[in-house]
Amino acid sequence: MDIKIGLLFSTTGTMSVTEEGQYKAALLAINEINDSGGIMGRKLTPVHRNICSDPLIAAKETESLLNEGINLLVGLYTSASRKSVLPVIDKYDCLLFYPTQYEGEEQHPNIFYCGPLPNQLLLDYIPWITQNLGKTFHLIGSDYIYPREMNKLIYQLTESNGGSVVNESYIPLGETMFSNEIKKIQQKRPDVIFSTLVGGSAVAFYKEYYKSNLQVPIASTITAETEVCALPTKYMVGHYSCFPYFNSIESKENKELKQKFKANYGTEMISSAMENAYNSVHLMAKALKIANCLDVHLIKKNIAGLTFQAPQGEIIFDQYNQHLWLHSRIGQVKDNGTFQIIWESNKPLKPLPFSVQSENLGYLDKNFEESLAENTQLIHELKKATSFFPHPIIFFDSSGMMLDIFDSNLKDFFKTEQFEFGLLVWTNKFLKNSGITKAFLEKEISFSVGSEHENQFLKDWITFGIPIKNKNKFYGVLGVFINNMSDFNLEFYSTLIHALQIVTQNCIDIIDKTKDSIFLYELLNDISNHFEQALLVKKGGNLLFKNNKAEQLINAKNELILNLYRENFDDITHFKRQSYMSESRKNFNVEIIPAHDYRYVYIKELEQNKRNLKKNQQKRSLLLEDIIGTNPRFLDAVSHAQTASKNSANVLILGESGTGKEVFARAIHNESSRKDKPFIAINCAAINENLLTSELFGYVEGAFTGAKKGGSPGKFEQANEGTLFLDEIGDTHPDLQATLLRVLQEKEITRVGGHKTIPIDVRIIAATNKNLSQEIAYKGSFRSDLYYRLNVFTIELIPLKDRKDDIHELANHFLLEFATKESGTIKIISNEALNCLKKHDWPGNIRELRNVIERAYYLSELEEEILIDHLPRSIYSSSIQEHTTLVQQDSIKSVEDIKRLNQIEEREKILNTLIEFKGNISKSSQHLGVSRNTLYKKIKEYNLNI
Ligand SMILES: Nc1ncnc2c1ncn2[C@@H]1O[C@H](COP(=O)(O)OP(=O)(O)OP(=O)(O)O)[C@@H](O)[C@H]1O
Repeated sequence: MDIKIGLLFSTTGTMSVTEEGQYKAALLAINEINDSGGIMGRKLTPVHRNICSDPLIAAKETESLLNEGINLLVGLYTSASRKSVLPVIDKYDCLLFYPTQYEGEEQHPNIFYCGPLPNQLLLDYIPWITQNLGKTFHLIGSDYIYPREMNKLIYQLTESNGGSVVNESYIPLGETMFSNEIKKIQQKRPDVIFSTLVGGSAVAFYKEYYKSNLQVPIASTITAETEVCALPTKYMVGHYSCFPYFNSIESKENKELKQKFKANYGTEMISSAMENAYNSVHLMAKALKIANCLDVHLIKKNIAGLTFQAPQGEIIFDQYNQHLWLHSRIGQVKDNGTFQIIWESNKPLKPLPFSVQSENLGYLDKNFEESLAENTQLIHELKKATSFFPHPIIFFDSSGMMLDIFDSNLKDFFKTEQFEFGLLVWTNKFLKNSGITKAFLEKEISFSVGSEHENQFLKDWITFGIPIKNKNKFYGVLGVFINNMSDFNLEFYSTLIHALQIVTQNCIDIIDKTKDSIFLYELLNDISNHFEQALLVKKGGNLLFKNNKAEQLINAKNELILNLYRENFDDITHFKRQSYMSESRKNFNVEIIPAHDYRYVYIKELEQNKRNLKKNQQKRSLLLEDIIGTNPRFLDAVSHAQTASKNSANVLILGESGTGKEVFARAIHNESSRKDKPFIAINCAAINENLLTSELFGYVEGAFTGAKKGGSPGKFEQANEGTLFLDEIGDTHPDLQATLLRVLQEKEITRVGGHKTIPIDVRIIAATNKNLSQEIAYKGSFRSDLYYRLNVFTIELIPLKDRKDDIHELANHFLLEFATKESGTIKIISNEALNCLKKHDWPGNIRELRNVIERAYYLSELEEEILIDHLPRSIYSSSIQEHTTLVQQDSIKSVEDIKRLNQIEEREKILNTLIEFKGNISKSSQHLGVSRNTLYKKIKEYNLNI
């Protein structure tokens, strides 16, 4: 059985000039569909009704078609006929494809609007006219809804484009006498006439206008090829129109259409309204095809998003508003009666069926999803914050589009009233005179009670509109619906609404703050990505920010940055130093800059080859930034040292042997204002007491047997204006302590055997591996007054076993040092070897580690990697299976036994070393990884005769 399609077009009366062409185009489309096999294997049969350019006949004829069971309709031209048909459509479940441009403000769920809307015709056209034809407009239109609604938007657009309307006339439909209108135009002298005259009136106007000899251009959104054809072309030449389609379009689809049209009807003259009708039939057929049935609801479901490659270009049904995305073009009538296209949009434009205020025109190109995405966070905050509120709330965006309903029951309820998401509902009838509409207009809290609403449905409701805004931005309106007329107490509700407004304000603040912080984050990202350095921002151990370079290093598993990434730098003050990472064979500068609670960690890769490394290292004196380690406790010490270097106060460095006390002392000196003066170091434990006194204070000629002629200056004099490093101060005799205290107080010395006092200006940095406070408290072996003199700054260096995280970097540093010294390869350390190093306890601390690495560097000869085999047995074995130790422990009776065994082992080791180095204390201590002092002590302890 055929599928019957009702066609509603006037073939008589004033509108037939336009509608006859539409009818022919619709028939052509039906033929095309049938020629290609029909729909679901069925042919489409057109059933035409002439509606005689009369709205009442249109309604009658529509009803007669519906009574015949034809519920798929295409047609109608004037808005008057469409409106008269609406009650019929409401009564019957049918679909109308309306192929005509119209004024908008409508969205019947059963009508699919296929012609252009005012926004698609005017938003580009009016600015173009003001720029190219002139700024003063004379509006003339047929007296019905469409011209009147179009003119409203033309007023807004001319004004916002610096133009004005000098006259506005409405002519009764079908009128053909225009002499009075011509006179008005002659008087007003506009730059342009804008015509929305339709049918026979339009044709008559052009004719009379031509005869008047007026030279003002006419612009129209109605006059098309059909009207041009109805007169000799000379009457129309040079005037303008705007449509989605002109006959002169060069597309393949248009060429085919023109050919077929000529073959069927003997003419190629196709207008935009005709193309709309042609497209309407094709779109309907496509929807039928997808639904694969004739069920109106299923067909309707498939229309949103439907596309069609039309003669004007691709067109698309909007997802939400049943109108088409259409192209826009401006054409000028040529001598041959066609339009020359002088501007085109090049893409389909979104249909906006509901009028918006000019201030909201900026939002016109936003669709539902875009707006929803933009407002999601605000909606989320508002939903959370208003959950206490017992009445339904609706969120409208700044353009009046309904985005969300905070009460799910209400959703279904409003749906029945054509109250859909994505619609600009505040302007439509549903909300007319509601609190919401008032809030949009006045941007103030507004309300409407019961009968104030125009909509019958809201007569039992109170509606409040709360503008969502701050001083910079208007986000939209919260619509509140209260269905409690009988109990309405304005005072009570005003308080409630006021509370809601405060809540709304808080939500905007939250959003603004979040946006600000996102903005700042992005800004920081943009700026910091121009840096050469990687940047981490940390607070309380948490990483707050990392730039792209830092991200790259983290992804490349760069060990340095991974350490910096993990550590907490809260206690670190300003800090700067170099690190060498052997895996990447790269050198980095690390700088930590504190700012309030934040720590900015900058990591810069240094482009250096090993040769200039050597040069640099030789040239530069040791600074705090050169000291290796990123362990937070260690960095704490660096940071203290940095503070100490800024003044001349005495410093006491505490730490086990080999932890780097002298290194720190030198670096503090080199960073201080005394850096160009001498740094003198003396080990107080290495020299006997008498000798130490003359070493420190010097002696005069003849002071003792063997004293040099002319005497000799002591370390204090040598260090004058510089720094004196007193290592192992804890081992000094109480008499010497007393002398030192005096010197520190009086700032003068007397050489041994002399009388003359010599003023000195020396900064003292003392160091010890003893716990001085215990020495003072329990043994009385150290003077507390001297302790407090020395202890202005205390820097405590932790043993290496407590900063094993630094072992890798230290090992790399030493490998680089030896490679530089030998101008050899920079070696890397294998994971296995590193694990061994990390398991060892390092009684000799960094000195021991340096020795182990030095040994490994040379043992590994030409190999590029330090392997486990290159490590000393003592270290290698300490890492193999604790299991071994456990087995041994079984055979050992007591702790004393263990100690004894260890001592025997140690004695043996020292003895062998001394033999190997022929009693050379420096070389043996280096080899053993202990200081010369410690070695002296051990030799004494184990009674080794050398
Ligand atoms: N943080 C460090 N970075 C690089 N090398 C270091 C560091 N700390 C110590 N060293 C190296 O370790 C060795 C021992 O350092 P230093 O002599 O300063 O230790 P110390 O605590 O003064 O020892 P002792 O108390 O036995 O005199 C030196 O070779 C030094 O260069």
